[in-house]
Amino acid sequence: MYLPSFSLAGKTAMITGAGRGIGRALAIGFAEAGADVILVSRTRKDLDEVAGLVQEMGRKAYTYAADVTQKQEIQSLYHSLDTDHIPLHILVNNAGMNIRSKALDVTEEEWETIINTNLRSAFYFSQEAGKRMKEAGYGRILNISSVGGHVALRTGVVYASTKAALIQMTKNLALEWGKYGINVNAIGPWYFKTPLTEKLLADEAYLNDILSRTPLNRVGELQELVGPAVFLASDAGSYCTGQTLFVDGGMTVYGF
Ligand SMILES: NC(=O)C1=CN([C@@H]2O[C@H](COP(=O)(O)OP(=O)(O)OC[C@H]3O[C@@H](n4cnc5c(N)ncnc54)[C@H](O)[C@@H]3O)[C@@H](O)[C@H]2O)C=CC1
Ligand SMILES: C[C@H](O)[C@@H]1OC(=O)[C@H](O)[C@@H]1O
Repeated sequence: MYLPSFSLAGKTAMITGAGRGIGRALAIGFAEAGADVILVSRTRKDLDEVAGLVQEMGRKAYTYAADVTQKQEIQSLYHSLDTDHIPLHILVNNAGMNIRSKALDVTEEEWETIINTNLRSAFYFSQEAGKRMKEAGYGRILNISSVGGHVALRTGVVYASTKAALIQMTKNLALEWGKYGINVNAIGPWYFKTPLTEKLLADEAYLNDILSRTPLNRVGELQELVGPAVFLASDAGSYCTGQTLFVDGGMTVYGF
């Protein structure tokens, strides 16, 4: 038989930024695939809403309100998992943000905020997950990068730099942790309608610019991102590591 399992049954997945947008879709989609989920975000109300939906499916949902830029909060979150004997099989580093400044205008505070939210947090979440996954001899880490980590976007150099760094971090952790049975991959989305992008996508001229560079001539639907993520997190993706899968409607191959 050649068709591997795409199921996440028996797995527990931690998703950062799970309160809304892509993280919320991944949390619900992973639960639909059979996983229990550990939901991390800043907003308790958002977390509880997602947890309720997951629990209605008969899956467990653990919620942790935390600021991913605070290393201490990351460490105490993992300590709580250990204390409560909650297993961790899959980590999705999804939390992210952008401040769309031109390079000449970037302030130190903007730099720190974007770097700490998008990159530093992903490293420290991965480091803590790696310790536990190494011990278990199994793990799947998925970093949510962006097409902006591969091609230049007009939405800011700092954000793009964090997304490019996530792609390289994916390769290095895959190299170091493959021997422990830990797969590390990244996904590079083009535009999907979420609170991060909805104002931009509501601008007709901006949307036309996006579509003019997108062979599929449309922005993505969130379930079109969940599918590739479940693939990489499941047995079906078990020989993929160090890779970045661009889920972009063809945008990154658009030359002219
Ligand atoms: N929406 C899109 O078109 C694209 C999004 N991405 C990436 O996907 C990821 C998710 O993006 P969206 O869902 O669109 O964004 P969003 O703004 O809709 O959601 C981001 C989530 O991260 C959480 N978050 C932000 N800062 C946090 C912090 N310091 N501590 C804890 N939680 C924090 C927010 O509370 C929210 O739940 C980001 O890494 C983003 O860069 C990449 C390419 C395209
Ligand atoms: C596609 C990018 O990751 C995304 O688009 C935006 O406008 C956000 O600020 C990000 O750059």
